[in-house]
Amino acid sequence: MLKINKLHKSYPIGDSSLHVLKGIDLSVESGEMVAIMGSSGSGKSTLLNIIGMLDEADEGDYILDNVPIKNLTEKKAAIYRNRFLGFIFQSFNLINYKNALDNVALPLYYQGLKRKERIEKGLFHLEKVGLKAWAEHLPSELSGGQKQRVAIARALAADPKLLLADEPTGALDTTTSYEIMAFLQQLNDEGKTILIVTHEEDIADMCKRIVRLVDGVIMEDKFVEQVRASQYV
Ligand SMILES: Nc1ncnc2c1ncn2[C@@H]1O[C@H](COP(=O)(O)OP(=O)(O)OP(=O)(O)O)[C@@H](O)[C@H]1O
Repeated sequence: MLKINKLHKSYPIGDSSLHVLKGIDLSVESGEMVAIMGSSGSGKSTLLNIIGMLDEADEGDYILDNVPIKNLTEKKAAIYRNRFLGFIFQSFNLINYKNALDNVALPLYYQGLKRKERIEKGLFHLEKVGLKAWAEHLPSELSGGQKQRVAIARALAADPKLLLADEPTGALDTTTSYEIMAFLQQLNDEGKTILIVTHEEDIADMCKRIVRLVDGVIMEDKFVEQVRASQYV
């Protein structure tokens, strides 16, 4: 699914620079569910943003679905990102003035689907996250867990091969976090490849593999026995 080789990333800070990723090697196979852990500032989001083609590495190779990313033009990269990747964020990133259905259907607009198809697909994915009855509600009328479910439905709408989640449970209480993790595990059981950045050990234990970053270097990369979130909800 993806292969990263000797990846480096620095940010300019005044006259000097901050070396954030220091030679990352990482391979992820189709069907995996991987937690990326590490303390604040260790480079987790930077790595996820590069994997998500939202940012570029300074050095190293990144191959996604057999395509070397650094050779893509900006236009091709955008098309590839929309077709291949789904994103879930800690703060949901829903559009506040659009209802749940329109939020979910929006990525389909950029894929060129007609309104009827967008609505059908949007409702299908809202049903998948258990929120079809909430289609016409605005984000402000939904709980945190419901907002994250809408965000997951939106991420799934374009049928991405890889789902990238940056602290998806960071803004949720424990029970709601486990509900969201149970849902992500179900998606993974159905074959979706998922990468989750998290601070929380209990959330990482619900993945199949844990990659631990320390100061921009992978210090640990292990497969674990996956704790099923459904037993807590
Ligand atoms: N655009 C940027 N410009 C300058 N420095 C940045 C930028 N983005 C991140 N950094 C710095 O790079 C380092 C790594 O940031 P990153 O967000 O990847 O860490 P993280 O492990 O995800 O942390 P957290 O858990 O707090 O989100 C931090 O010191 C951060 O301040």
